[in-house]
Amino acid sequence: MDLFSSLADDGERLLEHPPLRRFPHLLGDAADQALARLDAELNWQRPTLRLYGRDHPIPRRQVWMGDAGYRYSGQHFAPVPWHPVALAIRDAAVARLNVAGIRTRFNSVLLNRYADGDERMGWHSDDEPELGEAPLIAAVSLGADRPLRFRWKDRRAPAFNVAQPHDSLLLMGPGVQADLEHALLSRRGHGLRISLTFRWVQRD
Ligand SMILES: O=C(O)CCC(=O)C(=O)O
Ligand SMILES: [Fe+2]
Repeated sequence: MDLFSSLADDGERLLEHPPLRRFPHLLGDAADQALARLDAELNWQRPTLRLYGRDHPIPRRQVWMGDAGYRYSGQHFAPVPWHPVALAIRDAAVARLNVAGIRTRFNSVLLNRYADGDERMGWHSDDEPELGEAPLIAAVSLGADRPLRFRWKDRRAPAFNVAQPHDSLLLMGPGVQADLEHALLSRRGHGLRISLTFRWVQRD
């Protein structure tokens, strides 16, 4: 196996412990159509979160999809059924991770739609109890390349950006949610971006 293909198969190792890896070109020619169809065919919502007694519409739109409900900032989100495009992306992500020796499965996805560079997601870890002890989350990016910013909870090292090009998959492996927070900060001048963060939600 030549060096280039082995690098491509294993993804780019951004962090070793905890594992953070990026895999380019997940869907290939199908990526542009996947973006257009998800944008057009989903019923995008902008829920309001109550913080310190005030209502704030979230600065993006989202859809919670899959087989299990989810709690986020104290609210319960019932899932909508799998859309065929999201299902195809899930299967492509699982297959790609499998090739890299990472066996996993996902029963849920949070889709986030950022209309422009002003829309964003604040600092958080995806560490809700129903995601289990050490969740593995796969984030697929379509559209504008908006970096995901990471910071260590104990500030052991400087914060850093991870570029998320169109049609890339970012694997946040076990320990990433425990040790780091991430955010999608606003960036003027960027166009439409949709991300799909695949998870396994444990049901009681
Ligand atoms: O859109 C992104 O890249 C980040 C999404 C995210 O952090 C999440 O869905 O939990
Ligand atoms: Fe997240």
